[in-house]
Amino acid sequence: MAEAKIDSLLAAHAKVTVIAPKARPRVADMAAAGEIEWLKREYAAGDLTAQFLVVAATDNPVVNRAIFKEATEKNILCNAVDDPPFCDFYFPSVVRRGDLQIAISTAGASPALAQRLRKEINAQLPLDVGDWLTDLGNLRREVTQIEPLNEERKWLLHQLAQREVCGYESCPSRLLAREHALKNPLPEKKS
Ligand SMILES: C[C@@]1(CC(=O)O)c2cc3[nH]c(cc4nc(cc5[nH]c(cc(n2)[C@H]1CCC(=O)O)[C@@](C)(CC(=O)O)[C@@H]5CCC(=O)O)C(CC(=O)O)=C4CCC(=O)O)c(CCC(=O)O)c3CC(=O)O
Ligand SMILES: NC(=O)C1=CN([C@@H]2O[C@H](COP(=O)(O)OP(=O)(O)OC[C@H]3O[C@@H](n4cnc5c(N)ncnc54)[C@H](O)[C@@H]3O)[C@@H](O)[C@H]2O)C=CC1
Repeated sequence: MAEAKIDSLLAAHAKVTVIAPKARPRVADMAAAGEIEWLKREYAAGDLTAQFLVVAATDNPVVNRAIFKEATEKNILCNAVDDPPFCDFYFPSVVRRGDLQIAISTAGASPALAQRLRKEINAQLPLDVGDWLTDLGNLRREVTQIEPLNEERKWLLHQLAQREVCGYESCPSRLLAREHALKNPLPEKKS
């Protein structure tokens, strides 16, 4: 269980510290490789200090609730696994393509449904949508640098979000952006 939570946290670029006397081989390997820190001991009151977020995932619900209590006192967000009343937030099911993330939550009503919808969306979403988003993001940065902030620019960005973008100079989306910039010059900067 904790293993899956570690994967989710690492996917979000978190710096992860595990406190547990024993760990599964994969978790021990991640610690040996320096991907996470592992303090090989039981949780002790006072362990939660500068953390932003805590997952209480021991196999002892009493310990998990004690962790939740300390986290609450210290204003640290906590998720006690399999104990929804002792969660400040729930882990969602996530579909990822590069910078695109689609998170599905049923607010605890049916994790199985969240998982099924993730699989359905994953099967429908093109594999290269993350690469396309990277190109679109680069083009948007170019547009926001050369176009004044107005309704026309907003229209253009909506148009570009519906088109394929490529790196070539002759790419229709790039040509559209350039044509638009010529018609909407930035106001002269006063020196
Ligand atoms: C409240 C929440 C707290 C939290 O963990 O944050 C929670 C709680 C509980 N889960 C339970 C069971 C299952 N959980 C899964 C799977 C996932 N559970 C996840 C999240 C959440 N689970 C949060 C709500 C999220 C939401 O509702 O949207 C996902 C989405 C994300 C993740 O875990 O990272 C991940 C799918 C990842 C993916 O594949 O995409 C499966 C499916 C399976 O394993 O095959 C089952 C069996 C089927 C079923 O029960 O539906 C039980 C009963 C335990 C028991 O019976 O003892 C409880 C406790 C209770 O409900 O009381
Ligand atoms: N919803 C789901 O689909 C699932 C839920 N679970 C639940 O998640 C919890 C954990 O399950 P697993 O990760 O499979 O068990 P696990 O046995 O792999 O992990 C439990 C960990 O807790 C540590 N631990 C025990 N007491 C501790 C303490 N006082 N301080 C610090 N660490 C302590 C152990 O050393 C071990 O590393 C259980 O409550 C289980 O019911 C587990 C699997 C699936």
